[in-house]
Amino acid sequence: MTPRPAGTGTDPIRDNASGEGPNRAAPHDGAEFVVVANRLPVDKEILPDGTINWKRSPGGLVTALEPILRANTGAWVGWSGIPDSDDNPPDIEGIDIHAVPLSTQEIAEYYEGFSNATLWPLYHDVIVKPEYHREWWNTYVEVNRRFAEAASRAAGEGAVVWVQDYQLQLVPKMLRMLRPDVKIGFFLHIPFPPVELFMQMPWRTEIVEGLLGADLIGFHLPGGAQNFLFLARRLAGQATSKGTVGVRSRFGVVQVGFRTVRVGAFPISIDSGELAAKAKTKKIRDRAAEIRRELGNPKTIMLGIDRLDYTKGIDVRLKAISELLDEERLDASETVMIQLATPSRERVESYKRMRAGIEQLVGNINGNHSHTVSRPVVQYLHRPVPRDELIAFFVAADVMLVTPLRDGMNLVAKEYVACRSDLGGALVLSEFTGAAAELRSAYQANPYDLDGVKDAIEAAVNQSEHEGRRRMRALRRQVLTHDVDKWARSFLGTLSENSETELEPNRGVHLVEDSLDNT
Ligand SMILES: O=P(O)(O)OC[C@H]1O[C@H](O[C@H]2O[C@H](CO)[C@@H](O)[C@H](O)[C@H]2O)[C@H](O)[C@@H](O)[C@@H]1O
Ligand SMILES: Cc1cn([C@@H]2O[C@H](COP(=O)(O)OP(=O)(O)O)[C@@H](O)[C@H]2O)c(=O)[nH]c1=O
Repeated sequence: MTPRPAGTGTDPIRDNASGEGPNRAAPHDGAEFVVVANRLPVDKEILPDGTINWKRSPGGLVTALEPILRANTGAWVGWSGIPDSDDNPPDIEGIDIHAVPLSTQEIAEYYEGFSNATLWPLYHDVIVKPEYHREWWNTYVEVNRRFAEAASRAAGEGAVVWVQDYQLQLVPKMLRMLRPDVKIGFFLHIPFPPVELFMQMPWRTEIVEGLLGADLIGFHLPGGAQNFLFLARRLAGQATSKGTVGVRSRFGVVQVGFRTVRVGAFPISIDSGELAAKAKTKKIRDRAAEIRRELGNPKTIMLGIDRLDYTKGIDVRLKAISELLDEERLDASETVMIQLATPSRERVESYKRMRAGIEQLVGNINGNHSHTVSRPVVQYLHRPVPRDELIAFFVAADVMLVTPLRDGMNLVAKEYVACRSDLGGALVLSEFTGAAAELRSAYQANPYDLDGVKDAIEAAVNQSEHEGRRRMRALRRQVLTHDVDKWARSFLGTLSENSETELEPNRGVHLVEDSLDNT
């Protein structure tokens, strides 16, 4: 592997992303397939004797990509999650690990600041007000540059590089400037906002141009892809296709100089087969039965599993339950609600405020409705829960509550369905999750309409066995046939195909430029 020099003397943010790029160097050794993500797929663990152990993290992305990484001399570029650390985590079998260290200040400005207090709320319908600070933006640019340089060093000649998510939107263009020989994919895991909201962003053109450095830009839903196409036309002045984008089909096209960038919808999923098999094991089923006993054998167990994030609508479901109990449409003596909430982004102000609000709601419900101190109506845990324990909760729950105000996909909804091979249980699902587009047989509700959410919960609690089995069968058909492997293959398959315009200029795709009547 021949590391490239850090800078090129040009500004990859301001220069055009045409890919004719500055200097083309000698052939590169290195990986054939590189994943670039904010986080590395390993977690640091300090053992009781003080020694350090790096564990492979259990996330869906690494599970989906591991076989492809192994088969292709793979590398993963990311941050270890630890501030000011020059730790170099060991390679995972078959995958080269390239750590990008972040200082405490960079974490505050790039991760907590620009990624999670600017982009995250802006892309999630401004549920809280995004903060725009020039110093956060400058650090975001600087950290994206370091990720691009690390990816450039990791990638072999002609490699495929797949950049993940909103923390790294400038990397495609920066990497193209450094390495015009590589094929670049980008996938956004969160919603891409409506044009009217995106236009708030002071650095909106830089972000659109950053993304246009990729050969293929993927979103969960066609709507996100269409929002992006409009902005590519309006902000970057590029000619784009104007027809509707399909799911894994009918890709949009942006013409960037001589390059063709494709834009598509690729809804992510989970390793459904593996999860379904695990949920059927005796160990998990015994634990699920034990959970019900520990809760005093209530008639109805309701469950919420989320990162503690204001987008997840944990307050929505708690308010709905509180009113249903007040109105005696739910009986506190036979209902238990379990809310598992993993700590997340705890130093960001909006997360601190939201946590206080939720804990107050839990306290109010328990104060007003619990009959005994040993049996609170809401059981709330603020800590990460081990994977096997989560699966047992899915198997035990009669009603799963997924009520985000906005969510890119929501894998928890799909995991619940995958775990219910008994065809038991019911899923209450917000219309504003990516998952709602696929899980049509859930009890769907608008999270801003509290009465609608209450009706959906009541219907799910009281569904007949026949109705429950009918709905769960339909949900499972979707989740089991559209797994994370299909997601990765459809994205990477599209990336590796020649684009339509390369095969035959603009084959059937009418490109339009921005004009005053563009709506
Ligand atoms: O890394 P963190 O700041 O701790 O946050 C965890 C991840 O949260 C986000 O997840 C999103 O991706 C999921 C899979 O595509 C999707 O189902 C969900 O709707 C999204 O919110 C984030 O996008 C990741 O980058 C974070 O690592
Ligand atoms: C609470 C909790 C969750 N998990 C796992 O994390 C992911 C969450 O994915 P989702 O798309 O629903 O949302 P975000 O990415 O957080 O925005 C899912 O696979 C959960 O099973 C976990 O492993 N442990 C936990 O405590």
